Amino acid sequence: MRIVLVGAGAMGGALLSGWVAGGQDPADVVVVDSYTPRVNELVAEFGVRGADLNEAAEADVVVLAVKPHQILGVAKALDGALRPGTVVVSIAAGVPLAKLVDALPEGQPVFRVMPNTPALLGKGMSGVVAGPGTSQDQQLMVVGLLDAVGRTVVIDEDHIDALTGLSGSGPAYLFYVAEAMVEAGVHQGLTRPEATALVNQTFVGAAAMLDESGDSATLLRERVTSPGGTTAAALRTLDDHGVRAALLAAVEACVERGAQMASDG
Ligand SMILES: NC(=O)C1=CN([C@@H]2O[C@H](COP(=O)(O)OP(=O)(O)OC[C@H]3O[C@@H](n4cnc5c(N)ncnc54)[C@H](O)[C@@H]3O)[C@@H](O)[C@H]2O)C=CC1
Ligand SMILES: O=C(O)[C@@H]1CCC=N1
Repeated sequence: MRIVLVGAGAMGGALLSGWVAGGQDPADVVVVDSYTPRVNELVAEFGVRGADLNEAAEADVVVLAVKPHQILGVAKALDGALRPGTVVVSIAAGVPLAKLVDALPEGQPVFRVMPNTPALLGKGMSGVVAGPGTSQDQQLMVVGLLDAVGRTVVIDEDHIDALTGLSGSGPAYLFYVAEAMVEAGVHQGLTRPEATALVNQTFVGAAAMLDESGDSATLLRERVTSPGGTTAAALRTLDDHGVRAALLAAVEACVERGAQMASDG
């Protein structure tokens, strides 16, 4: 597949890395980024090519991975560079399909996608929303692009902010918890490397159990919680500090921010 990636920052770079590790030929990937040192870095690391938006004419798919407030400007700048069948994918949070459709040449196939950074390691979770008039083959191509770096669900645009609240932004919540646990270990007298090793492997083990056991998070949590034991004392304290309520509120805030970004200029 010939891919033009516009914007190769944290998320664009993670996708690129995941694609190449997953077998995508780097010679068929063009990176367009206004920060030239970043392009040079990716050219050297992966063997992709650096170019400008005119390369979009050669692409099967153009992935727009710039910041949300930049994306409509970039979409407009693609006018004249796109072939009618070139599929455009936006990964911008809070930018509705209707605005992308308006900014792109009439009839250009467009998809709205919400990936996450574990795509870097082929363990991403992405949501795909199909734009108006797109074909089943085009959707299969976009899903294939995201399946190459993890797992993919096709959803309605109404649910993309909710998906962002769980999987798009979700890695940050887990890193936040990991940071806090490392800090707690240091408070208990462990060295930072010791605490980090314990926390990292606990996340890896717990994630594998969630993924592979087929059991719910509730059951897995109950199995760690011996009656009257240490875990029960810890969980009681999490409840006393409102951690569950804080997570509900955090996801709500994420969803509200997505909706607010959608209605901004
Ligand atoms: N970081 C994340 O975990 C996720 C980010 N996203 C979306 O991905 C997009 C990018 O986010 P990040 O990678 O975090 O931002 P970033 O700031 O790390 O990357 C943006 C990149 O775009 C480049 N850029 C800016 N203007 C440009 C232009 N006119 N032409 C070409 N390149 C240009 C910048 O030099 C930079 O490398 C956003 O729209 C965000 O909503 C979506 C899912 C997850
Ligand atoms: O924080 C953000 O806006 C982007 C979208 C999802 C993850 N990062």
